[in-house]
Amino acid sequence: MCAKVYAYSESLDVAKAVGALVIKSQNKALESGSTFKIALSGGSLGKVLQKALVADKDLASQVKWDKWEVYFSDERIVPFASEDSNYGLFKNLVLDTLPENSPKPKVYTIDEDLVTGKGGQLEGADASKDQEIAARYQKSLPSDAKLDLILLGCGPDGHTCSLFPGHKLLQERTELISYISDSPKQPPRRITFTFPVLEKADSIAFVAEGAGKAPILKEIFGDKNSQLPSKLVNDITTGVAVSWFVDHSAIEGVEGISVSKY
Ligand SMILES: O=C(O)[C@H](O)[C@@H](O)[C@H](O)[C@H](O)COP(=O)(O)O
Repeated sequence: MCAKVYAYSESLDVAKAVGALVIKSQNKALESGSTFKIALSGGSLGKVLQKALVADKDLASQVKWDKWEVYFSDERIVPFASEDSNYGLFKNLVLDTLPENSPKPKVYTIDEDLVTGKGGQLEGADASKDQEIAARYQKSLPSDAKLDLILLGCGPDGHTCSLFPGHKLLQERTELISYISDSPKQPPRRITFTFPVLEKADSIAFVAEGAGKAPILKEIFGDKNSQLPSKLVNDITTGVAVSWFVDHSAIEGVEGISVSKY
């Protein structure tokens, strides 16, 4: 299946389109089930979600937060108060900005007690602990590991989740959640969805903005032999609907795409 690309000149319009996708996906999930299972990433996605699901009153009024189950497609092994925490980002930018009387989603985080030691201090690298953090997070996934929607970013190196170019985790087929101790991007200790989870999702959407993304998007969309993690997500053949929400500067000079509006 070919990835769809939705492009806009303004960042606000990118956010609104992502919001519209989220609502559509939520409503589809709630037609056949009682919950909407969504996975989030870190990076600039937090601000996009804030603009779409909190600040935009029309979209915000359609969010059924009490039906949401929120997961993280990757998480850094840091305390929640750290600026590197993807949960912390979502909490600060979205959860804490919801009106007081708003229902709240159920959010599945890593076990912070395993991250920090006495006094809440971050403990040193400990692979057995990181494995335990990943294993516990895996247990919190839905029993069929099927997410309705996974929202992803794409790093300037083409990484997505905490799946980095050339890393052995790209080949992981047994674990649904793996730990990584040698992330080339700081911080080094993380957990991440693996391809088996991505392949089961109903829908995956990337959000990529800014001229800094153009070189890597040229490779992802222009080089059919590219093995970049984000390109491998585009190539998933299990029937997942993959889409990209971008601004015009991110796709400047990118060939081989047909652009539309969501
Ligand atoms: O841990 C990470 O590296 C981030 O969570 C990562 O997956 C992010 O989504 C991309 O790096 C894109 O980040 P931006 O959207 O900020 O460019």
